[in-house]
Amino acid sequence: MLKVPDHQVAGHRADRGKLGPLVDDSGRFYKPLQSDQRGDTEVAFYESFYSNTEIPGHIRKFFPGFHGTQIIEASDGSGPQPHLVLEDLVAGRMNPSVMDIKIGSRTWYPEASEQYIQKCLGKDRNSTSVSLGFRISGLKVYQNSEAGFWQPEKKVVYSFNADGVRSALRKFVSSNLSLDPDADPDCLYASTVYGHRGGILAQLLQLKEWFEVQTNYHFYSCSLLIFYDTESALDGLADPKVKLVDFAHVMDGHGVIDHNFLGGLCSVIKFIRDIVDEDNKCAKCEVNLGLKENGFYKSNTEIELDYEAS
Ligand SMILES: O=P(O)(O)O[C@@H]1[C@@H](OP(=O)(O)O)[C@H](OP(=O)(O)O)[C@H](O)[C@H](OP(=O)(O)O)[C@H]1OP(=O)(O)O
Ligand SMILES: Nc1ncnc2c1ncn2[C@@H]1O[C@H](COP(=O)(O)OP(=O)(O)O)[C@@H](O)[C@H]1O
Repeated sequence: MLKVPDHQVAGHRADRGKLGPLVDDSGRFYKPLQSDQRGDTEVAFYESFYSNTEIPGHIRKFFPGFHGTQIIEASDGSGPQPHLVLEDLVAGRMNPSVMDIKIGSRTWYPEASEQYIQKCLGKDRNSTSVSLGFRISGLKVYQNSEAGFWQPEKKVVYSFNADGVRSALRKFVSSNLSLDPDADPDCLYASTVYGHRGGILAQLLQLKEWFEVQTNYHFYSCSLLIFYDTESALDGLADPKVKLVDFAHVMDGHGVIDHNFLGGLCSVIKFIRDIVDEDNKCAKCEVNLGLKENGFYKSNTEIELDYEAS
């Protein structure tokens, strides 16, 4: 049974009779092949990528699995249409927190039409793409069963400046947004999600190593999708992941580093590293104050016993 994805945070959506992706319950994500060469470019990228024996296994895991194309009933009622059949990256996750970060200070590719370049340039200048080398395209952050998700409106996300981006990246790993979304984010999950061994920061650094050497592809207008299981975050089972999505504008790299993507990626890494460093500093203070031991908060009784013993 095909349905509109529950956790899509950006891009074209299949609701209200529009054309957009669909998912099934076997873990597949069906993205309609877009017009103007975009669909063909994306299929060509997946075919090239998965047949390229030079791509190391630890890099393949950053990309959705690809199962070819299939003609299925389109979401807009236009009848059977070709779709890319991809791995549904968030399948099996109950209430994931998800963020889409479009990488690159430039989202247009050199061969694009003047009209398309102007459209992209406008969006790049009016967002943080030009100033930071990336922009947040959409996000949702799970809070709890009562409050559900905190998901700012599209126009709010598009208006983020550097401070807005910093704050959104902190909110993405916070648990206190349902009380007051404007309150100082508590960054409760920063260490498990961003800083933990194998967490978001470590995965981004692994991806960066590949972008420092790969010259096969230039990824224009491509996004990092980062997500984790909020409900399991306090048990250390957040299973945070970094993936890449949207290859409708991937071009041949002609033996040249993709500096547009690499620069944006480094910039995202810097923002996240700052949050991790700040969190580590706070954790050290808590240990020094005797509030934490082995990474866990002590109970009030333990703190009282420590106090009596001192
Ligand atoms: O149609 P729009 O103006 O919403 O633009 C789409 C973008 O939406 P946004 O910039 O968020 O408003 C959309 O951006 P997001 O994925 O939402 O970040 C894509 O850039 C899309 O282009 P393509 O499908 O990758 O070729 C863009 O689609 P095209 O304009 O290229 O069809
Ligand atoms: N393979 C996937 N699995 C799960 N969600 C996905 C997948 N690919 C994309 N998405 C979701 O759809 C959104 C838009 O995807 P994208 O490929 O950028 O579409 P568009 O070309 O319409 O912009 C992403 O932000 C993400 O939330």
